[in-house]
Amino acid sequence: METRFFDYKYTFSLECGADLPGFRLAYTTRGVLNANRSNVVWVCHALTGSADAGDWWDGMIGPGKFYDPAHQFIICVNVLGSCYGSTGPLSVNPQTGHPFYHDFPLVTIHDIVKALDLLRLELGIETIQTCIGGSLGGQQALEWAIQQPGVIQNLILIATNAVMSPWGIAFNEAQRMAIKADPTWSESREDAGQAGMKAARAVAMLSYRNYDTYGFTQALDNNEQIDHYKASSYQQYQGEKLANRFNAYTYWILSKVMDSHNVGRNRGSITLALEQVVSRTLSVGIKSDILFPPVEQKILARHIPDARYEEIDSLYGHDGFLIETKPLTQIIRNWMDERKIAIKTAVK
Ligand SMILES: CC(=O)SCCNC(=O)CCNC(=O)[C@H](O)C(C)(C)COP(=O)(O)OP(=O)(O)OC[C@H]1O[C@@H](n2cnc3c(N)ncnc32)[C@H](O)[C@@H]1OP(=O)(O)O
Ligand SMILES: N[C@@H](CCO)C(=O)O
Repeated sequence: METRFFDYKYTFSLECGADLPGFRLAYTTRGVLNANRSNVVWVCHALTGSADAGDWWDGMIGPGKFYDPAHQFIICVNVLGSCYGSTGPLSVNPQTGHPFYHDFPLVTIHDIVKALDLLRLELGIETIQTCIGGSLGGQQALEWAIQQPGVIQNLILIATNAVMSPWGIAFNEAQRMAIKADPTWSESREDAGQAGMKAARAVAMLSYRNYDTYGFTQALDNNEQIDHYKASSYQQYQGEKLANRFNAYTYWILSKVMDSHNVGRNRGSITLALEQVVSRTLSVGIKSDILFPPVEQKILARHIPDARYEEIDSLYGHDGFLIETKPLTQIIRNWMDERKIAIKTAVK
């Protein structure tokens, strides 16, 4: 695995009307690009993911896995606004010499994809054999297929949607309220709002999982218990775990990115936008997902021409897209077999 950087040195105009004076994207590649550059698998990460897809999706990517660097050129890019090497709120604003912090502009999925596409052009990749992503990653993959028709041959959208739902936006707002309630959030320092972000992550977990997940994994210790529940320490732990690798500014920005996702914006309607997709598309829902419920992936399959809908079950709700890699692999394999999609490989 190699980590590389793409530095775009020109003014980058954002949908919100603000400009970024250039940007950096961190990305990883695994495997070798074949001579005609036809073996590209582009993986788009979710809210708190990094460019190291082989790390957070090790059931899907790696030697002997469905996406195998021995055959494919697997690329994943840390999105604009994130904190794993790409330009984000902790980066220094070249115009002020200080970190952006609260002044980082509002970016959108549209902007993130525009940046991804600049990197694609820089790498001389004309077509992407497969673009795959779940949640915020699926939002990017879908937007890309609409923005650049013909670039993505096979599009795999998991636990994602065409427009962020009011329910999803409400969850994100509740999380931002937790950050805002942290008195340190108003300060200009790297760890501002960290306690608030821990609470935000605990709120988010309720949407990434569900009643059954907690019932199964965090059951009461005994009937005599009146405090110190496993479910409570789990919530605390998940907040701490995120705080050790993330910051509140990035959390804020990326939750806003998710809120503003709407492929119908400036395209007439959501249906018209989906009808423009020419990639062969597989849309996968997770039965127990309460944040991006299957109805949203069914809409994708209904309006994207010749798309296929498949469903998996999971104890883990929305997070199932990161965890249920075996059934996911099987669904993708079956779809590819059925559609006679050959896996392009690197020439040895
Ligand atoms: C550099 C980087 O890290 S890059 C970014 C990597 N992360 C991503 O890309 C985001 C995507 N990944 C995720 O969101 C998550 O990792 C998932 C969804 C894949 C898995 O979530 P997890 O938190 O690992 O799983 P789960 O909900 O089962 O929780 C297990 C953890 O909770 C702990 N735990 C479980 N029950 C309790 C409890 N009652 N009290 C306290 N801790 C508990 C476990 O010990 C375990 O700890 P560990 O993660 O330190 O091993
Ligand atoms: N667990 C995922 C959920 C968002 O889809 C993440 O942290 O990115």
